[in-house]
Order: sequence, then structure tokens, then C-alpha cells
Amino acid sequence: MYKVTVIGSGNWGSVAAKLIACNTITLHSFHDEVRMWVFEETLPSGEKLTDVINKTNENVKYLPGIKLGKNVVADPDLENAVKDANMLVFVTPHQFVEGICKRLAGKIRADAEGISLIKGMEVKKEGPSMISNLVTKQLGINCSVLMGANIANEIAMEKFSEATVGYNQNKSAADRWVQLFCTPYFDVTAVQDVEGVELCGTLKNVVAIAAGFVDGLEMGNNTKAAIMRIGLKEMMAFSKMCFPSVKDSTFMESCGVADLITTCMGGRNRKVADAYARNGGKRSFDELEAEMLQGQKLQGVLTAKEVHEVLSNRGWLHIFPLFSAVHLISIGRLPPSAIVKISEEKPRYSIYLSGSDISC
Ligand SMILES: NC(=O)c1ccc[n+]([C@@H]2O[C@H](COP(=O)([O-])OP(=O)(O)OC[C@H]3O[C@@H](n4cnc5c(N)ncnc54)[C@H](O)[C@@H]3O)[C@@H](O)[C@H]2O)c1
Ligand SMILES: O=P(O)(O)OC[C@H](O)CO
Repeated sequence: MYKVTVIGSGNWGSVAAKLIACNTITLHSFHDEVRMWVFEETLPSGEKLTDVINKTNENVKYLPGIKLGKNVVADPDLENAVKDANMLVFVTPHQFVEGICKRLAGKIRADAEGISLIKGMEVKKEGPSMISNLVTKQLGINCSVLMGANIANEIAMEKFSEATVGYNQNKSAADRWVQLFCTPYFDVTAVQDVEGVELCGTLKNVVAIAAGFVDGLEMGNNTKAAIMRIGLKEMMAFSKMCFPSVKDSTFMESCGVADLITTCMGGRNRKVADAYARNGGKRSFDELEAEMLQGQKLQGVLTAKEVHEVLSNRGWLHIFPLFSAVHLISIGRLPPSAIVKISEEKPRYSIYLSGSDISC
């Protein structure tokens, strides 16, 4: 029997728990109960968030108005939440994962499998390190990923979406994750390319910030489409230059072009970047995030910084004008209008990608 714990309870974490809980109750190979670890906080009412979730079956802060399923149990104790589970779903903002894994080392079941729904990466001395790799290294477990065009609030309302599971070796684990997440309104496909799937989910957040700048500057649809096209090229080039095994076909899955489109149209990164540009860069991302997202976290600004660090370390800044500009704009070193300058430049990824079909 498989027992699932969701590590994280934000907007997407709560929807993931809902999707999983509706399946564990009907599939015989899974325990009904789904534990959801909550980073505890006190609500304005004075009550603990965990207590309110367990009383109302709703995450009133991060997913109000949606019932999670009676078999979802919120738990503020991380060790207790994972101790019986052999399927661990990681879904916190990426900046918190390393600390969480440190706390979990040696505390999980030997037969546990992981999956990361987290869109982000870490930068180590040797280069970019994906979150699935961090989980594997720190906890010694196999870790797949699930990414896609998945604005959580829409899936919470059971509107049709697709998603992509990325795996490397363990196809039977990937199939089990597909079974756990699939519903009539959430269609999941597995591809053998963990890094490719994860890089798509991670890098599209940087392009979404650029798209938000274009919206805030009211530059129109053609400019936004140009930014998305250039962004997709940079996503592909960066992914393949850092991880040569990444497959071109992955970018045509839900995790690739579809996620790029939905995030640039309706995501939180786009929304806050729009406000940043409308304010002429005078109010910081941190300030706007706190005011506009009420505790939810952006991933794009931090990812742009991390990508910039990789580009700088490797001498690649000049061949990734969009990624570079997003970081420099978001820290106030360039004005938001600088985002359109990149379309006048001619990046030459193909020089670095012999044998690839990427060219400009
Ligand atoms: N929301 C979406 O539509 C969506 C869709 C797909 C993927 N994702 C990805 O899922 C991941 C999680 O995002 P989310 O939307 O579930 O979260 P969120 O942004 O809605 O909420 C932030 C979460 O971080 C928690 N938190 C705050 N400080 C913390 C700390 N110090 N340690 C641990 N946790 C802390 C909060 O309690 C909250 O649960 C991100 O990588 C995001 O890119 C989000
Ligand atoms: O709201 P965003 O910008 O964090 O994007 C949400 C999801 O990643 C879209 O798939």
C-alpha cells in the first residue's frame, strides 16, 4: 500500500492535495488519508492555520472557498507528517526546500519515492542544480517532477488542464505518479526527461516577468508574443547548454510551451511584474509581492537572479539578453523599458549548440 504526504500547503500545494485525495479514496493501492504538511502560521482571528484547515476542510488563507477532501489531514509537524509515507510530494516555494530536506534527512522511510512540483532551482559552485536533484542528494531517494500549464486556482475549480511528469530511470514510479494525479479534468503524461521538464517549469517564470513588464508598459500583443518567442528560445538554449540530455520534444509538452503561455497570460509573476513596470520600478518586487499576493510567493525574480549567476559564471551573459535584462530590471539596474531592447539584439545560441535544431 502506498501512503502519500504533501510537503507544502500554499496555493498549488493545496490543489495538489485535493487532486491526490480524490484519487487515494478510490484507488485500492493507496491509503485513503493524505497528510499535508503546513508551515504553521497564526491567522488574524488568532487561530492556527492547521486547526482551521482541519476544522473546515479548506485552506482559508491559500485556497479559500475550495474543499480539499475529508481525507486530507493538515499537520504542522514535518517529521510526523512524513514518518509513515512512502510517496512524498514536494510543493513549497523553491527557496525553502533545502532547509526542509535538511530537516528530513534520516527521518523518511527507506522505500520512499519523491516527486517535485516546485518550479525553481539552486545555483551551486559547479552550476545549476535542479530541485529534484537536491531532494535525491539530500534524502537518497528517487525524485520525479510534475510541471505543466497549471494555474492552481483554475484546477481547483476543476477546469481542464494537462501536466507532464518527468522521470529518468524509474518508469514504474512515474506511472504510479501519473495514476495518483490524473483525473478527468487533469490529464497527465510522462516523459523520460526530468531535467527538461523541470527546467521548463523553472525558466518560464523568468519569461513571465518579462511578459509582465511588457503588459505594464502597455506595449501590446505583438511585443508580448515576441518576448515569449525569444524567451522560449532562451529557455531551450539554457536548458540544453546546462544539461545536454534535455530533449527538444519536451518543450512541446504541457510543461513547455503551454506553461509558458498560461503563465505569461495569467500567472502571479506576470501580474506583479506588470505592477512593477506601471510604478516605473519605484516600488520593489518584495513590497509588491507582499501587498498583492498576501503570503503567496513569486519564483521568477529569484530564478532570474540564479540564472544570471550561472550566465555570469560561465561567460554566457551576452548570449541570453532576455534572461539578463529581466534580472537587471528587477533589481533596479535597468528601467522596465529595457526589456524591449533585447529584441533588437541577435543572440547566437546555435554556435553553442552544434547538432541542435535551435537557431535564430
Ligand atoms: N500557485 C500556482 O498556480 C502554481 C502552479 C504550479 C506550480 N507552482 C509552484 O509550486 C511551488 C509552491 O507554490 P504554491 O503556489 O503552492 O505556494 P504559495 O506561493 O501559494 O504559498 C507560499 C507557501 O510558502 C509557505 N512558506 C512561507 N514561509 C515558509 C518557510 N520559511 N518554510 C516553508 N514554507 C514557507 C507558506 O506557508 C505557503 O504555504 C512553487 O515553486 C510554484 O512555482 C505554483
Ligand atoms: O502564478 P505563477 O506565475 O507562479 O505561475 C503559476 C504556474 O506555474 C502556472 O503553471
